[in-house]
Amino acid sequence: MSIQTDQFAPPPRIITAAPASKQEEVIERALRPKQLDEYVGQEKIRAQLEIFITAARMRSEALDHTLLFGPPGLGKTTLAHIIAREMGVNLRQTSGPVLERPGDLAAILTNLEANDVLFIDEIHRLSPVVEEILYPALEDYQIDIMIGEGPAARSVKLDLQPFTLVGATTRAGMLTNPLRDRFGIVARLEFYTADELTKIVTRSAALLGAPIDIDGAREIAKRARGTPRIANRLLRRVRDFAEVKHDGQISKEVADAALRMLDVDGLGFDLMDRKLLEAVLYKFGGGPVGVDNLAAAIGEERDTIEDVLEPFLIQQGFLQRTPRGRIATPSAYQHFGLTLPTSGVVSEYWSTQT
Ligand SMILES: Nc1ncnc2c1ncn2[C@@H]1O[C@H](COP(=O)(O)OP(=O)(O)OP(=O)(O)O)[C@@H](O)[C@H]1O
Ligand SMILES: [Mg+2]
Repeated sequence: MSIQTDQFAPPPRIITAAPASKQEEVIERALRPKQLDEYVGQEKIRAQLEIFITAARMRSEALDHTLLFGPPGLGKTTLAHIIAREMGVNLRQTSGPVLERPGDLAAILTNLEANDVLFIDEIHRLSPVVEEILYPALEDYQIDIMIGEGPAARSVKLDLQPFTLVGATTRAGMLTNPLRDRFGIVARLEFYTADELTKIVTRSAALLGAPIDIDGAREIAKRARGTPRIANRLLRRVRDFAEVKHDGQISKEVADAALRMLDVDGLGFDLMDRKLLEAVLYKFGGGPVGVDNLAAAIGEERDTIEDVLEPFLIQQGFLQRTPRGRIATPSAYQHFGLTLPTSGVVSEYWSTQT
């Protein structure tokens, strides 16, 4: 294997959960668990799905329509594939922005076999005309399509095979109410614990043939922003480092040295996380600051802040959303070695919270 040293230069954002490239997608597929019992964590969702899937199979029915939502990289696509596999049916995959015209969706729907899974990624980005077609399909396994044009045009009802829609989104809030109401199963994916990510890293390392000990795996896990995609990505970079700079064995020390080089700190924050927190703390005096001001200050898209950066910082207790805007928590002050102000909005806010 030839390894170039410039592989060690951090990509713009190693910690981003969004898939980086086609090449990475191929690797991800290889690491993707295929069965429910290989899927680590998300205990509640797994337990529920196990029951619902078993029941549907016993009745030879399609599983209820299922909505999976949560930040990028937590395993929505993986879970959709697992659902189809456990149901013993085909999976047809598409995404909201790809379905431009009603006909695009109609073509897919009419080709589904009984109880198949239709997986629509980024379902919050479906166009309204396409969504319109979906309602009767979900409810009655029927679609209305228009045949002909002008005065001769007429609408024809087509029967569909029963099927399961699995929708995935990073933003459940952006779904229209009628669409959301048509999902019988709604699963919100949570960030993973360090223990769960340690299991995932250990499993992935075995699949990649990379020697790792438990402390090495834990070090990577702790710094992966609660996200399996990031854990797997960090593992691959650490493996490169271990092979070139050491004997290939990934220990705690090797992992730590590699992650430092990649600018991932002990909490898993990378440059963008720190930039965001620093902006709140230094430029906006701890907040409250609106998301648009924050986006302008750090040169990021508002969507990236809301979908990718903030959820983890909020979950970790470094940032809080208030009606007046984002506000830094005492933990954020502590992490940057600052003392909480004794007067002003931030101080008042936190004194009423404890
Ligand atoms: N529960 C899990 N156990 C083990 N590995 C997981 C788990 N969840 C996700 N992964 C790993 O993380 C990678 C990313 O997961 P996946 O592509 O399913 O995320 P996603 O939620 O669909 O992200 P996006 O919102 O960007 O589409 C997968 O390749 C898989 O290897
Ligand atoms: Mg996905």
